[in-house]
Amino acid sequence: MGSVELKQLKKDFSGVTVLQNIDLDIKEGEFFALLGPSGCGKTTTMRCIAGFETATSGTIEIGGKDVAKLSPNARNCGMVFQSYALFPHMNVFDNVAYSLNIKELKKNNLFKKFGVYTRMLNSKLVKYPKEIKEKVNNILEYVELSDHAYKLTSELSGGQQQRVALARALVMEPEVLLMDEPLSNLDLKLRHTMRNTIRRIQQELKITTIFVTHDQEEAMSMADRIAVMKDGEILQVGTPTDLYSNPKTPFIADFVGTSNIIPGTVVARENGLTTVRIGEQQMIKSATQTEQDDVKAIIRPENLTVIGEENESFDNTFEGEILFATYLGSTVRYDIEVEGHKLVVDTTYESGNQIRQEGSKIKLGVLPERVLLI
Ligand SMILES: Nc1ncnc2c1ncn2[C@@H]1O[C@H](COP(=O)(O)OP(=O)(O)OP(=O)(O)O)[C@@H](O)[C@H]1O
Repeated sequence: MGSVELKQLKKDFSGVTVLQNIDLDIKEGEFFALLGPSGCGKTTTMRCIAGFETATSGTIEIGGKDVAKLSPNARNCGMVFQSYALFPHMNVFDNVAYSLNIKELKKNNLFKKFGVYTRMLNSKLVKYPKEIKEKVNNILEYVELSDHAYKLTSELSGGQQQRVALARALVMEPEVLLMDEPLSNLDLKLRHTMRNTIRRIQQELKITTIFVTHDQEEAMSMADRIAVMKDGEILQVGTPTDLYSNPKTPFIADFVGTSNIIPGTVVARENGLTTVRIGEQQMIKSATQTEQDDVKAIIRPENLTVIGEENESFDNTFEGEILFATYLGSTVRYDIEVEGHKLVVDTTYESGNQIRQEGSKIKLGVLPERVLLI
């Protein structure tokens, strides 16, 4: 139960293909992120899984069961959106109890008899069944909102409202939790706190979670695995460390973290090293073996080392000029020009260190193992 499998999923809108050949195998209990730029098809993928869109072709299985013909309600997916979509005139408890109530009324065929509205809209007037009360209180504890249960949702902060939305999805005990950019409306600090909250709850409940985001840092810090999407296709699936250290394309190298991407031509292959010409004078050696001649050398900013007088033991050295120096607290980022290429270098900053001047010369080194050729 709880796994999600997409096979050759395709979606057209009025003849325009927005998803093509999507294959995904999301394991039970996994925290899986769909990451990609705006318009690449993340939300459409999610909506196909939830049943709000019908796929043009391909299959979707949840818990090993083909769900193509099932309505969204029958798919047992909980959804959390960027806009919290709460009922502002109801308190937190009532918002979270809402769907449980409907389910119970339907089950007992009480809709007509009592009317939905009197029964479920105000916990001050209504006596909830014990089971519903317990479930709601339990989930409010998980999201740390027990103390706010009887506040109107309009009286809550953004982060608290998003936790109500999360509680409302989780209280239904869904097989799969689908979250579409749930943190986008929060300020930076709150977003960081909410990342941890969501990850903690996901781990405790072990609920299969699919999380849509265009923010690579968010995906990297929360997900077990990430699918990087572009133009309706999946380019690569992997753990955060896989994607960071072995991006398959320059797009991924650039989208997942920051990369220096330097085009060049292979001029020699010897002793396990590939030599690439990247400028008139400048060569770079890489430990990547490749048969291609036109390549892109990918170097992460933290893998470039500033070389002082005493340290000359790099296979690769470059001399350049500092264009900008940006002090970022624990690091200093230098933008450097080397033979017409703009490189970014991250160096750790310890208090008392001198920050190098813009316009000054700098010497850099990088190990061949840290130069990836794509
Ligand atoms: N109902 C629709 N009718 C027509 N085109 C649509 C519809 N829904 C989405 N699209 C198109 O499908 C493409 C993918 O949209 P989708 O919302 O899935 O992207 P996304 O990656 O989630 O983007 P964002 O991060 O901006 O939300 C876009 O080009 C969009 O314009």
